[in-house]
Amino acid sequence: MTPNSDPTVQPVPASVVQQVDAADTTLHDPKLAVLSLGSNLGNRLESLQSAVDALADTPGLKVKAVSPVYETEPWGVAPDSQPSYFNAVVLVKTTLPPSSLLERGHAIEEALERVRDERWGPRPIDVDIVAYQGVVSDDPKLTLPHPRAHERAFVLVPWHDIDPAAEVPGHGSVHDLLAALGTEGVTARADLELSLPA
Ligand SMILES: Nc1ncnc2c1ncn2[C@@H]1O[C@H](COP(=O)(O)OP(=O)(O)OP(=O)(O)O)[C@@H](O)[C@H]1O
Ligand SMILES: Nc1nc2c(c(=O)[nH]1)N=C(CO)CN2
Repeated sequence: MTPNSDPTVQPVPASVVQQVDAADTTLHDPKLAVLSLGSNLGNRLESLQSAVDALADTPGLKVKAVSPVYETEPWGVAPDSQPSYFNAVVLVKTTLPPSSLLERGHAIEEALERVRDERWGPRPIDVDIVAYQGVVSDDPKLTLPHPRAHERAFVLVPWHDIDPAAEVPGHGSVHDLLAALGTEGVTARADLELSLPA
């Protein structure tokens, strides 16, 4: 059949072709994202592992590396007002756009019964998007890189372990940020380990 010989077949508008092509590129061009996991309620190690497993179960996402586990003093709240956290950082390759990755993070938090009430309050699991490739955005719904990641040793220490050459877009290398910030309040829990699902 010659092109357009069937009168019921309408040409696809150029704008639609462009959108489909753009989506297709995303599918073939996974992006590197960095996620921070934190827990200071309940079984903290189990919660972190459940979050890693749920991420690994996400279509369009592959977990590339999981950091060691750190026990960390609660940041941003009065000393001794909350239990200590377990923190870890996960590197993923994903075809999900940033907004879908955030939604997935929220779904994981909800599945692990996180109640959102107090700012920086205790939680069984917190999933933050630390960075998404080199994307910079000041959208309050999803600020990239995470607006406080560069000042949080509990993020930078485990991130540096799994990607020593990492950069926080707009803030410099994780290595230099850590050298300036120090690692006080961040203690390796070498007795604990998160497994990277096969
Ligand atoms: N990079 C990001 N990662 C996760 N959430 C973000 C990010 N940027 C903006 N947000 C928004 O922040 C809102 C509050 O997030 P959340 O409850 O995890 O904050 P928090 O963990 O208490 O504090 P913090 O953001 O300082 O870690 C989310 O609903 C989300 O829309
Ligand atoms: N040590 C530590 N402190 C925090 C953490 C966290 O994951 N670890 N998360 C917070 C809100 O995201 C606030 N304070």
